[in-house]
Amino acid sequence: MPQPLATRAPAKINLTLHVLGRRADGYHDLESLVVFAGTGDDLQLTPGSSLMLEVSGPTAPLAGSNADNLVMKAARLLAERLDGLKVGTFHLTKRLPVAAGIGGGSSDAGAALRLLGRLNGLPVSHPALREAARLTGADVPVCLETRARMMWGAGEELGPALTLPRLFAVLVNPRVPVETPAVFRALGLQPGQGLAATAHPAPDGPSLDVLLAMLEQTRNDLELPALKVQPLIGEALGLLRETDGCRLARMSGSGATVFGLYDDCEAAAKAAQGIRRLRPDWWVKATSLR
Ligand SMILES: C[C@@](CO)(OP(=O)(O)O)[C@H](O)COP(=O)(O)OP(=O)(O)OC[C@H]1O[C@@H](n2ccc(N)nc2=O)[C@H](O)[C@@H]1O
Ligand SMILES: Nc1ncnc2c1ncn2[C@@H]1O[C@H](COP(=O)(O)OP(=O)(O)O)[C@@H](O)[C@H]1O
Repeated sequence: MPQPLATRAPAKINLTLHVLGRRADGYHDLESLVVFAGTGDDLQLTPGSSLMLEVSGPTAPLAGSNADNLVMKAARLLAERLDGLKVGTFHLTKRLPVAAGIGGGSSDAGAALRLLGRLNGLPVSHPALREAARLTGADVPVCLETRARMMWGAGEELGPALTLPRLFAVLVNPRVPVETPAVFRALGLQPGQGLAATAHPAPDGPSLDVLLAMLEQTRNDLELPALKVQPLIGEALGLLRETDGCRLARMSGSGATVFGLYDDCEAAAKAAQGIRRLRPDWWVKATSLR
């Protein structure tokens, strides 16, 4: 029996998300500082003659059919580009909330491409991996390598990997799915129309205080439209802001997951405990980001 290859598919967090404009193709040009969490899904690949997927874990029932899973989409797109690609059976352990603004499906797809790359001796910089990532979804290229970086366009332009201080965070999701297209629709931009976005510098090697000061000058432009689509996001942000030591509370991606940032892991753990007590049915995770 061949040994499985394994990798983590961490949650993606948009520390900033500026919408620069709506393009003629319906997508929106973004500017976003993306980081990755300690918490995530897990993906294994057991080499074999055909491409298959098994999904288990607490949020598996929410992730849709196996045929439509982004793991399979990414793998099929790669196989179409490389004759004789070695494949196998993926096993996805799904823990992240689905349709949650933390790119669970995109991170799973990025993980699938990493594992296929490893099995076939291809680096993540290989053009076929990059192309398969881009065609799988806007957030997949940034999830190919789970390093902090700036992302532009609809996710196809990436900056170099950034060194950031380890951030102690609490992620809160009210366990209500929020569909990304609905939030972009609620933003209501016409083709060619943009928002007055202040381009922000790529922070490389800042202290926590410098990074937080920079984050305070930035926004998530999808927060207001997402609040219209799902008002529980406002409640989640309010709960985070009331916790002791919360330095910044903001939504990630198109929501509904919101994050709070703290000085240390004790403050984050205590905040998570308090929110869990108030909302026992919500998904609440103390984690680190980098
Ligand atoms: C908003 C972001 C920010 O990181 O995160 P999530 O909320 O999904 O986590 C991403 O851009 C989401 O990326 P992803 O979820 O891969 O999007 P896709 O499946 O490619 O696109 C879904 C739909 O969202 C809209 N869309 C997506 C990305 C973008 N830059 N502009 C858009 O207008 C389009 O209506 C598109 O049809
Ligand atoms: N591996 C996967 N995990 C989660 N959702 C998936 C996956 N593959 C496909 N999907 C579909 O993708 C949609 C977006 O899910 P997800 O990636 O969790 O969103 P978000 O980027 O907003 O967190 C869901 O509606 C789901 O049906």
